[in-house]
Order: sequence, then structure tokens, then C-alpha cells
Amino acid sequence: MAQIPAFETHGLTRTFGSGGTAVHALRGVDLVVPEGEIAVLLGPSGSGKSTLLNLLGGLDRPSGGRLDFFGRDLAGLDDRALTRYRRDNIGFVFQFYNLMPSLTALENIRLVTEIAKDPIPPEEALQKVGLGDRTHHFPAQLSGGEQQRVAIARAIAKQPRVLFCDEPTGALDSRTGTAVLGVLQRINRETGTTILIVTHAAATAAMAHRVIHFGDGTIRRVEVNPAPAPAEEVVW
Ligand SMILES: Nc1ncnc2c1ncn2[C@@H]1O[C@H](COP(=O)(O)OP(=O)(O)OP(=O)(O)O)[C@@H](O)[C@H]1O
Repeated sequence: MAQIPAFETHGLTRTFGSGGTAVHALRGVDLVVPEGEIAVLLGPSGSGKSTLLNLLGGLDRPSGGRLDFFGRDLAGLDDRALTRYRRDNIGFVFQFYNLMPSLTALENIRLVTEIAKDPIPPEEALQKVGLGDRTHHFPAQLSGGEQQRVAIARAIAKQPRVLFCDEPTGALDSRTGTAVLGVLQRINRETGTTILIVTHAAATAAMAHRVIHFGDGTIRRVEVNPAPAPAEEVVW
């Protein structure tokens, strides 16, 4: 029997506002993201990538259509159930890391592990991103790439089924960004975590199993890559 995908959407729409000023951010998205893949979303600014990520991550609700997570329709969940879905299943990594400046790397991760259902120890999460020797550093004592790796450690510490990365290398130079992508690829390979990356760095597509090209609120094209390149070869 075919495996149930991590995400499957049919005719997914999201409209902001109404009447003449309505913005149709998503205009009917049909998407499949199989479990265990790295999927990269590419598209011009304003094409709806972040809106889609917010819907898949349970941060926002669709205006219409179907949105399934392992066969379960998220559109029908009430606020509490959606919060639980997000807390139990999804890790988020953002462009500007969003670390608490007054807390050490370890303490930033503890904020998450203390409320997670089945977390790994914060120290182990930091080791997984190659920062086992930076546990007691504050964000200001870390480079941008290291701060992003702490943010990744925080996101994976609760062992999410899916990791969402919105412009994870957007604030980094190419070499540092490549190292961050290497960490994401290793996590995908070692734990089978499904990873969705939204990026303007088109070169990232080379390391993806699936590249989703977005334009004007719809999917223009999907490329399936049978042999993703090592992240170390991604340069932009
Ligand atoms: N909360 C909101 N209220 C009104 N309009 C919104 C809202 N969020 C997004 N939009 C609009 O929806 C459209 C899609 O935005 P979205 O942020 O998803 O694009 P994007 O592809 O992620 O862009 P970028 O690459 O610049 O981040 C844009 O026209 C945007 O202005």
C-alpha cells in the first residue's frame, strides 16, 4: 500500500480581507510532501510561500480546500487542537533565529524541552548541530551561523515530525549558510525528519528531494530530484 504523505493539500486557498481589497495569497494549491523528504519552496516575493508554510504549520487557517497531515484534516481542528498539533509535530526555524538574548544556548533549548511531550536532552540537541562546546554561550557571543544552529537545535529538540525553515540562510553569507544547510541535511538523513525550506537562495534546490516552484498563489511546477546533492556543494 502506498505510504500516506506527511502533507497533502487539495484546492487550498487563503484570502486576506474581503471585497475589492481582498488579497488572494493562495489560489488553489494541490501539494504532496512525502514523509522523510527535504522539500524546497521557491518563488518570487509575495507569491504565497510563507502563507502556505503558516497553514501547514498550524499558525493560520485556510479559507478553503483540504489540508491533510498524515491523512488527518487540519482545517477542521479547533484552536486547542491546532496548538497541540503544532506543539507536538512541528519545529520552526526562522531567518533571524529568534533566540532569547538573556538566555544561554542551553537555556533557549530548555524553554522548548520543558513543555515538549518526548524531547531529547538539550545538550544532545546542541551536539547534533555541532555546538556541544557552546552550551553556556549567550546568543551575542555566537556568530550568525552558530545562532542559527542553536535555533535548529531548539527546533529538533522536541523531535518534531516536520521541520519548517523560513529563509534559514537569509541572514548568512554563502559559506555559513552552506554549513547550516549541511546540518539540516544531516538531521534529515539521520532522523528521517521531513523538512520544508522556503528560500530565495535558488541554489538550495540542489539538495532537495522535491522542488516546488510557486508563482502568484499557485504551484507552477514541481521537480522531483532522485539524487539530491550534498549540502556542501550548494553555493550561492
Ligand atoms: N496577514 C496578512 N494580511 C494581508 N495580506 C497578507 C497577509 N499575509 C500575507 N499577505 C499577502 O499575501 C501575499 C502572499 O504573501 P507571502 O508572505 O505568503 O509571500 P511570500 O512568497 O512568502 O513572500 P516573501 O518571499 O517576500 O516572503 C502577499 O501579497 C502579501 O502581501
